[in-house]
Amino acid sequence: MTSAVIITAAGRGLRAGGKIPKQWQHLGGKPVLAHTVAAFQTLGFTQILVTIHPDDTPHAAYLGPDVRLIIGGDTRAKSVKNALESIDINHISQVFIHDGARPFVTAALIARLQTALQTQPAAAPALPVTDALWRGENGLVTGVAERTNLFRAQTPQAFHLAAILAAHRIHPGNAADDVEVARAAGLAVAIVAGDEDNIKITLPGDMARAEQILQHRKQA
Ligand SMILES: Nc1ccn([C@@H]2O[C@H](COP(=O)(O)OP(=O)(O)OP(=O)(O)O)[C@@H](O)[C@H]2O)c(=O)n1
Ligand SMILES: C[C@](O)(CO)[C@H](O)COP(=O)(O)O
Repeated sequence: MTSAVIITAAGRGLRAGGKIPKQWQHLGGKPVLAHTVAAFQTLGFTQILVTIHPDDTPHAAYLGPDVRLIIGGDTRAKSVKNALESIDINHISQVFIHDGARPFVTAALIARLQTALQTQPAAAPALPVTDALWRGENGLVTGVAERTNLFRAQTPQAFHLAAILAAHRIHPGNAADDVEVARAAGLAVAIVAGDEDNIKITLPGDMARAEQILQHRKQA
């Protein structure tokens, strides 16, 4: 079975801030996105598509010649759809869709997803919510929320290519992720165990956390 990976990197990283979007900021001497791409190359992926913003093409040299650059859209869902439409469905049967801003994907996580895809059309990693959940307003706790059956979603999210392509083609618009698109089309999505280190750089402090994870991995 041949797999492709779509790495989404066309966002502007507004919450993380900085002079350039977070995926191009340096982590351990090279851009975050270069780590993400290298991780999939190390795992044996040869069909790698990266969605980028038109303003970011000068940065793309960091990614090397073996990735296909796809111009993204103004939402994550549009970026993913642009990439899906460019995959040759006659040669690829599975697709992994991953945030460029998550540089620490592991072989074990990919293996869990591949196992789940043997019996389901879609699979995605998540971590159960273990902390108590509160509602709050104006700095005060105003209530509690039930944590049972709640999960923190991660990527890569993995799909049978024909199924997720069809789901994107009929989806009305914005979606937080591809699991939302898949479920809107009626696809069953298996949950596999996520990884605490598989963080998404989202807020300014996340880059420091990523540097710590990188150092820890180098020492392991
Ligand atoms: N139009 C978009 C928006 C997002 N992404 C990518 O999807 C991933 C997850 O999105 P998020 O963390 O929300 O990134 P941004 O949209 O860049 O962040 P922000 O909302 O803070 O601006 C990122 O790697 C981002 O580059 C994309 O390819 N195309
Ligand atoms: C795709 C995603 O990373 C799954 O956790 C997430 O939905 C990205 O968007 P967010 O706006 O940071 O939730």
